[in-house]
Amino acid sequence: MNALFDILTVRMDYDHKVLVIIDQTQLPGKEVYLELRTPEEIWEAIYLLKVRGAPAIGIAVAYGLALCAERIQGEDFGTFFRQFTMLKNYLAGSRPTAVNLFTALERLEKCVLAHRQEPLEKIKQELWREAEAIRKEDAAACRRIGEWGLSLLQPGMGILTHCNAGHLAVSEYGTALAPIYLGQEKGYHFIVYADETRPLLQGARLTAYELQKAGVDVTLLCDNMASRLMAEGKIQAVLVGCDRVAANGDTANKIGTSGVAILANYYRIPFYVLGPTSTIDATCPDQNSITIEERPAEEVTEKWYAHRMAPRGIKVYNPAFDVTDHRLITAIVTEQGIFYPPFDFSRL
Ligand SMILES: CSC[C@@H](O)[C@@H](O)C(=O)COP(=O)(O)O
Repeated sequence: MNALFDILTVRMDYDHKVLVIIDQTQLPGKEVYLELRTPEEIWEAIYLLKVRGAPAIGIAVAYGLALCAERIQGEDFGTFFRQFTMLKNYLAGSRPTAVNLFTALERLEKCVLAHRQEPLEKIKQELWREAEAIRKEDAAACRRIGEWGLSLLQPGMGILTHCNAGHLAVSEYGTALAPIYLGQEKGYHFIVYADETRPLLQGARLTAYELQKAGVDVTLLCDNMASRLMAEGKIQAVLVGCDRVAANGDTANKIGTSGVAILANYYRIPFYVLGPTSTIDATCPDQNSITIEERPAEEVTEKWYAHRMAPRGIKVYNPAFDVTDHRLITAIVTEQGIFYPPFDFSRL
């Protein structure tokens, strides 16, 4: 078993009734676990990317809402449901783009409504069950994504990835990195390149860290070096994760992903998006309906750096995600299989 998987991205400590996450903002320097108890702590951990990556956000918010709901006082369902809805809406405001956050919250709400005739204690138990189910489904989905993804790859391939869609973004295998970990178990010897992923450096801090820790051959590059790498013939496939896939296949993922897709298209390199079906939003027809998160200017001008990197008062453009047009995507790999164009997820 891969030693990397001893690190638990998100877990529920039932004995002490705390949500435990590894603080991803302190990686790779320090492996620090945080215990979260209150709605404010959970909201802040998601907003500040202490826990991040679409599936991991979904799991954290599901455990978080079950945890906060357990403490709701009162005897009648109406009072419970009002407070539950307030908590749910509060947590939903932490980040707007990854659909997993919203589907997890909606699953918990449906669970409450399905058990509304039962005692509140029973409803609270059911919420824990639902949150646990979300985590287990994610772990199983990632393994299947890895198997499907690996079927597209050959031993020794050069693979480029952007952002972090690995173990730290989900449970166990990851999405985009799942075929790499599975391939490693089977002796595929992939040569992996990780974009550093400005401005928050998920590639440098997280992907490079986790692949190196797992013993994968990984090389770090700045985002603006990908074209050179492709021109040198070093990349045979691009694997990326996703935060929200629209019904027509348009895919929101970390800022910079669409640029990589455009480059891959130019160099005729297959560009694969890998994610669980929980990241597909059948209600969202295309990219025009995806909300793109805008983040603080300081992430560009000073975060992670010892010195400020730009003049004070400079105007900053800092969208956290972009959308890759479906026409640039070779295939979308889910736990249900590999989907090729033309994509139509409207009935998924
Ligand atoms: C399996 S995670 C897929 C995506 O969530 C990932 O690629 C990504 O864009 C994460 O963005 P982040 O802002 O770090 O949460």
